[in-house]
Amino acid sequence: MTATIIDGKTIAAELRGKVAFEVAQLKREHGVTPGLAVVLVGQNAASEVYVRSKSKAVVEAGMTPSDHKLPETVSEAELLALIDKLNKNKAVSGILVQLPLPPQIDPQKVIAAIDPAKDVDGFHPVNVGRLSLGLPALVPCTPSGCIMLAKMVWPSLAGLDALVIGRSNIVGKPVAQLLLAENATVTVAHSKTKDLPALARRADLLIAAIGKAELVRGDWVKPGAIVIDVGINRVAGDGGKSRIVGDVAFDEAVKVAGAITPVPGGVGPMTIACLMLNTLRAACAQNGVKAPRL
Ligand SMILES: Nc1nc2c(c(=O)[nH]1)N[C@@H](CN(C=O)c1ccc(C(=O)N[C@@H](CCC(=O)O)C(=O)O)cc1)CN2
Repeated sequence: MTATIIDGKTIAAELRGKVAFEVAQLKREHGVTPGLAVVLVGQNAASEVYVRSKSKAVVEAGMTPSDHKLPETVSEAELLALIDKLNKNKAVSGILVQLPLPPQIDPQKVIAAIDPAKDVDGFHPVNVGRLSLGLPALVPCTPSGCIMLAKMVWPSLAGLDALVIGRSNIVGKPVAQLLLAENATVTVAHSKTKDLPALARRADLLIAAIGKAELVRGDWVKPGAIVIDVGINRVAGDGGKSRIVGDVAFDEAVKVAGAITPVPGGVGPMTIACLMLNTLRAACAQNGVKAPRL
């Protein structure tokens, strides 16, 4: 038996279409156009690709883009001054600072400077705290995407044994909070976890977000489990070219799992679709409009 492949590209395109529909309605009925400010510092090649995709998605959703490219050498004070300006700009509903940042800049200081109501990445301590308290919050995009994809194949996650491999602030910790909110039984594993393969074999839902190419092997996967692969690892391919693989050995796991996300084309596209959704939600909240349930 081979697993159902969860097509994140198609699911993300559908979500972006729904967001665009709601943006048009928001404009028509309330005269509000959501705006997203995307800030890129330096010339990290992958970040440049992601930022371009985000700006394209903003335009396609009918929102107003505002792109800010700062040199690699920009000071922390200059970046904080830009954020202050964007916080005060009423046309800007959401602010996103692309990570990673160069070493002279403290990312936590930058994230904390963003108005929590405009923090469409959901990284601000206020949003992190609200998520962990089970209160309405702007929720990080990749974790939201993981939950949406899992629920596509298994609509109720209640009671499932879920294993999250990785404890990053961007994915591991928030996805664990979201799984708790879905009433899953959650284990968070990391580099110091003992006998990870044995833990993985117990998981009905396995979310791999550790950034290690093909760490999770086929014989770690419980037969029929849902496997969500967040990893994006560039490895050497044929003919001197590189290729992208996930944190899961897909060719092995697909023979055992019940459902699995591919890399590329799984969780990655959901990150940008959920960013559009967060920007719409932020614009609604800032204008006293009830946000649509999408
Ligand atoms: N401020 C933020 N910075 C970063 C985030 C984030 O959510 N907020 N996440 C990642 C990068 N990221 C978005 O910014 C991102 C990563 C991957 C994809 C994606 O669609 N990946 C494709 C493959 C792309 C490729 O070929 O390289 C896929 O998986 O199909 C979108 C967004 C770090 N920084």
